[in-house]
Amino acid sequence: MLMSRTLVLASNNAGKLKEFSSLLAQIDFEVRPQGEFDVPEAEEPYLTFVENALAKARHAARLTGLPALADDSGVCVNALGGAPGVLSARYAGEPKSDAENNRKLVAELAPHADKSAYYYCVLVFVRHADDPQPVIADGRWNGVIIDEPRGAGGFGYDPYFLLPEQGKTAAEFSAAEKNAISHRGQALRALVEKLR
Ligand SMILES: O=c1nc[nH]c2c1ncn2[C@H]1C[C@H](O)[C@@H](COP(=O)(O)OP(=O)(O)OP(=O)(O)O)O1
Ligand SMILES: [Mg+2]
Repeated sequence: MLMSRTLVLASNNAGKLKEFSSLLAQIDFEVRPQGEFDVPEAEEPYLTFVENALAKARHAARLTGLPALADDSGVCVNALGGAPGVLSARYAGEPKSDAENNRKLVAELAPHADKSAYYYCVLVFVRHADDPQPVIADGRWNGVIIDEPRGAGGFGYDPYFLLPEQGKTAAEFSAAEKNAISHRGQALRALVEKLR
């Protein structure tokens, strides 16, 4: 089957869209965010990243008639049993707020000595809404949560996510540095390999 060469990016998150715009320069699709097609946010009711990402990709593909790529991601904190995990975007409730989420994360973690955490990202690509063979890739990035923010780059939990080896938070990396090692960068490179 001849595929359309336009791909809809099934996300409304400006931070993700920015990272994808440079990461996706290497693939052979014209990439357009779902906002351009007035696709409203999909429900994300599931317990796993992969189910939520699949739901988002299908939703965008169904409403646009185009192949779609979705990202479901979050921060998983070991001392909190993996929380906030799939609930990362809504950790402090609705409406979603990075500032409130970060405040809650620091407060929940205060009594714990183990500050280790990781970012996790699942990407799902569907050729069409009913694609029986979605292409799935993931990535993981280990760090520790700190209680004072550092840096102005990135988005979400980045100012509180410290990479001990580099001695910087994710918000202190340049966009290119972050993409080179992040959960999202890893997942996208793996996905591109699978699409070849
Ligand atoms: O590299 C990252 N740097 C900082 N924070 C991050 C990162 N990657 C995921 N995160 C956080 C942001 C949000 O709290 C949650 C994603 O939630 P998630 O549902 O996948 O995305 P979302 O609702 O913001 O946008 P959308 O669903 O339209 O893609 O994890
Ligand atoms: Mg979401």
